[in-house]
This record gives sequence, C-alpha cells and structure tokens, in this order.
Amino acid sequence: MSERGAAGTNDGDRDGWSGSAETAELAERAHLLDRSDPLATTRERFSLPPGLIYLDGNSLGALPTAVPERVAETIRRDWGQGLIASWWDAGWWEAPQRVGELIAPLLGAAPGQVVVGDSTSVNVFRAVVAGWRLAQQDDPGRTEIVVDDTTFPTDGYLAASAGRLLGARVRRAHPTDVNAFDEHTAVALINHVDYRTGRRWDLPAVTSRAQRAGARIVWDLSHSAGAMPVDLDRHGVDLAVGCGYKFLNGGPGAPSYLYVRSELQDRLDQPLPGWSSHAEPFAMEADHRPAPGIVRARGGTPEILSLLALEAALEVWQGVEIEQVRAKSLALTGFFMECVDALTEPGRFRVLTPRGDDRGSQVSLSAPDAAALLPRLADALVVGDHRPPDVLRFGFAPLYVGFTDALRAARTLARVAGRRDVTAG
Ligand SMILES: Cc1ncc(COP(=O)(O)O)c(C=O)c1O
Ligand SMILES: Nc1c(O)cccc1C(=O)C[C@H](N)C(=O)O
Repeated sequence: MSERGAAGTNDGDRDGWSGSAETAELAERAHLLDRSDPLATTRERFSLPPGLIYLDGNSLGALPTAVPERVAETIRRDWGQGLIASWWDAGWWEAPQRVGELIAPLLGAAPGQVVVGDSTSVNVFRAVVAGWRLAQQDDPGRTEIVVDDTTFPTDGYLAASAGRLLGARVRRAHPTDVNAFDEHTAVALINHVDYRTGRRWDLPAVTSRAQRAGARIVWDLSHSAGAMPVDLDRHGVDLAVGCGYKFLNGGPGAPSYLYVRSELQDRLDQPLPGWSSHAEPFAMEADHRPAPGIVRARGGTPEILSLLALEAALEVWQGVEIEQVRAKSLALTGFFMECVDALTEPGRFRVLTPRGDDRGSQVSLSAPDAAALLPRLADALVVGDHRPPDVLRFGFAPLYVGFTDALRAARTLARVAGRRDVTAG
C-alpha cells in the first residue's frame, strides 16, 4: 500500500525561503494571477483543511461543502422516513440519468447520452465489450481489441479479460502511432490523459484514425473530464467512461459515468444488462428487453448514497465554463513548472509532463527518491502522490487550487529536496 504516507501532520515551516529577487518576482506574479483569476472564489465551494495545499485532486477530488448535508438528509429523511417510496418520491430511480445530465455539459454531450453508475472499471468492461459487439454487427471478421500502451492498469486488465471472453486478440499500441488501427481492429480503448506523465493525447485525431479503420473507439476520460473540454459529440466519439471522484469531486468510490453516442444506443448490446436496464423493470420478465435510450446502459440497482453525493458535488460547476477551467489549468501547471525550474537544483527533477498544451491538469516530476520526498512534502502540508518507480505527481484542480499554492508547493519541494537557500527558517 505505497499510496499511504501522503497525509501529513501539520507542523514545521511551510513558507520559509530566502527571498531572492527571482523568488520575489514569482511571488508577485502569483499574487497578480490569483487576483485576476475568474475562478478564485470557487474555492469557497469546497471544504479543505486550513493551510493544506491539496495537489491530488486528480486522484481524489476535494469535498464540496454541499455534500455532507445532502447525504445526511438523504439518509435521515429519504431513507429513514420515506423508505421504499423514496425510489419514486425522492427521485432515486431516475438518479443515474439525472446525474448523467449534470455531467453531460462537461463532456460536450447533448442530453440523453450519459448515465452514471458502477465503478470506472466496470464501465470500461461494459464499454469495451459493447464497442466490440457494435463493430461485429458491421463486420464480424474483426478480431482485435487495441489498448493504448500507456494505459492506467485497470483498463489493460479489463481489455485482456474481455479479450479472453470474446476470443479477441488484445494488442497494445501507442496513441500517436498512425498505424495503430487497421482492418482487424474492432474496438480501441484509449486514455485521454496519461495518468503517469500527464500527457494529453489528441482525441479528435485518434478518434478519426480508429473510425477510418472501421473500429469503434472508447475513451477513458478519468484524467480530463472536469479539467478541460472534451467535446465528445463534436468529435463523434462512440463510447466514453470516466471517474466520478477525481475532477468531478464525487467522493471516494463515487460512481463513474458512461457515454453512449445517441445514434448507437438502439444497437447497443452491453455485456452487463440488469433489471434496471430493462424496458419494464417491474414486469420481472425472464428475458432482458433493453430499455430505450441511455437507460439501456444501466445495470443493477443504483448506488444511491454515492450517486446523490456526486449530484450535490456537481453544484460546484454552477456558473463555471469548462473553457475557463482549462485556461486556468494550463496557466497553473505552466506556472508550477516554471517555479520548479527556478527554485529546485538544476537536474534534481526531470519534468515528464509536456510543456506545450498537450498536457492534462497535473505535473509529473521524476526523481530517484520520489517515494521518500512524498511524506516530507505532506509534513509540510503539500499533498501530491507517487507512482512507481520514481514519479511525483501534482494534480491542479483549478476550482480550488491557486497560483500562490503552486508557488508554495514548488518552494516546499525545493526545500525538502535539499535546496538550503530556499529555506528562511
Ligand atoms: C484512467 C483511469 N481509469 C480507471 C481508473 C479506475 O477506476 P476505478 O478504480 O474507480 O474503477 C482510474 C483510477 O483508479 C484511472 O486513473
Ligand atoms: N481510486 C483510488 C483509490 O481508491 C485510492 C488511491 C488512488 C486511487 C486512484 O484513483 C488512482 C488514480 N486512478 C491514478 O491516477 O493513479
């Protein structure tokens, strides 16, 4: 469980530094950037421990202030008093579609194409097999599932398992490989942002390459949705999935979302149908008769408590444009890289994240002692994470992280990494 150790104790000097002209200039810029930040006030919509610089929202988003009361009320009133009637009276039964409609604008999806429920892993499986079956309907001769070779592990594991069940060959390919897909490819599963390096792949180009080869495409948007526009409808994406607990702040284990392009829904043959995806769930028929529309992508009983926590969490997006979020995300990550360059010893860290706009909302640095630095950062109230063997990841959630936070994190990093002159004491 190497994930442990990220939560630190609140002690020690957190801001100390020498105050050189260079650092003073960075501080001044951070201050000005925060002052002109149109998203500066959205931080008030979150409940964060005082003094903490939380740079792990790409793994577990922060707690929106609306969530605790909403969940408590759902438990006390709707479960405690309403009991079984709450499935209808409190809108529980429709919640997977209702929460899907709240996420849809963040994905660039018109209504009726997003449903929420089950884990991302489960929906990866659902989408890959559904994509395979859609491809087989058009061309039963296709034999391959292609997975990007930088994928988050769960996607690779599930594609491999789907491959064994379907009798498909599973092939790894790099997302920039123009020959990644061919006449054998039935479905491709690609991560929009590489969880390790923060590199963003070209969704329109990869989608069109896959589709030109006659394949169906499934995007895993876990590290992009909520941090940048993804424009699924505009780019004609077939299927997409993603986590509810990262940039969507739905809480630990929040249900995931599944997007199915409307034109494909009538033909969707998903591998995990349940009574809740049935056209008449309460008819209790022996055979599954798929519901029309996106409901067809549901499974069993929805996980109401976590679904409604996610629904309350999505209130933080009121009045927020995803383009503003992207602009701030690029500015924040760019500023952080600049601070790391200026404040840490040359060569101490290698920046793995692209400096161009082909990046997500995180900065990954490699150093041989990355694992040892993480708890020291946490002790100084800077929370990032570590991915083996040598990567330090810092996620920048633009709704609650500011430029002064980015500078403070870089200064703290410089100090724990041994830069004595960045310590004032
Ligand atoms: C890109 C990506 N896909 C899938 C997952 C797995 O999601 P879950 O464990 O919630 O099923 C994660 C994170 O754990 C992820 O980063
Ligand atoms: N889901 C997680 C969890 O339950 C505990 C710790 C981390 C996670 C993560 O989401 C990891 C994340 N997908 C990653 O990008 O590494």
